[in-house]
Amino acid sequence: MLVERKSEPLLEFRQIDKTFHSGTVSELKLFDHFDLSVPQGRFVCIIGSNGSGKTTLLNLLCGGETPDAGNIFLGGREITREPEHVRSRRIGRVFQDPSLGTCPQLTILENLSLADRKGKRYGLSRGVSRKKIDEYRSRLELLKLGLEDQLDLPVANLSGGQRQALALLICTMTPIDLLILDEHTAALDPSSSENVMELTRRFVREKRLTALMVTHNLRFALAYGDRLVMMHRGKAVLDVCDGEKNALKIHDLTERFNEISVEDGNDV
Ligand SMILES: Nc1ncnc2c1ncn2[C@@H]1O[C@H](COP(=O)(O)OP(=O)(O)OP(=O)(O)O)[C@@H](O)[C@H]1O
Repeated sequence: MLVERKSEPLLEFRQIDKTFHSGTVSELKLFDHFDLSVPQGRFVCIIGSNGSGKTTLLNLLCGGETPDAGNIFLGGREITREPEHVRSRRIGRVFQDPSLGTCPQLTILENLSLADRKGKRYGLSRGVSRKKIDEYRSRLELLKLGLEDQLDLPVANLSGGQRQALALLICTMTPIDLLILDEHTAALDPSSSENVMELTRRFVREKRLTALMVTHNLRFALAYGDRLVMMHRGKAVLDVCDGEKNALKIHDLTERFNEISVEDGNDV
């Protein structure tokens, strides 16, 4: 197990068990006493073959799935059985599908205003003040996509890349403890992917966020973040950070994938 520098983790999976289709012929024991600890401020990239448990890990964290045993802590507080909508106040998630994370029928302004009110009580006055509009414009300017001049445009009219950039902005608008990037560039073309990844890096750095990014893009996994975890069959089979991560090449990762595949009895 990797020894981290700081002692107090922001996020901790402790002894997690998760079995699907329990007691049937298709029973799958995915996590068996799984541990993962992430200190504050880390940007962790998670890679792994299909079915290795990456999405389930995120779902356990966000509340879409509940572990059979074990505990999940965020910022020192146990969240294992906390409802999804409560966790969403502290956890921002950008999904693979650009149509999730924003409301397509609403305008850019309405989406921003809704996000701004996350976790707050709605008052009688729902109008957006001039001051707020100016604030949203300057936030949108950060994206460098010209969206600051299109506040009244329905989000459905934006490209996938523009929507992912907006989703990223929306996720990080209110204070969060953790940012989850769930293959958030997978549906984008190469140039939009690069833009969204650069934005991601900037937001994580400037807001000093702790982030978990699941990706199948090995180049992004090496170029971004300061820790890399490779999953296989519900286990972290590689867990490196800082210098050790920086020294890795794509070839090292593909070789590790091949070794795993051979261990599993599959020819590559
Ligand atoms: N709700 C569920 N019910 C039954 N089985 C599930 C459920 N969710 C996930 N699984 C199974 O758990 C295993 C891990 O799935 P998961 O989606 O976490 O993998 P992944 O690493 O995210 O894969 P991919 O890279 O394809 O997205 C798979 O075999 C999947 O079929």
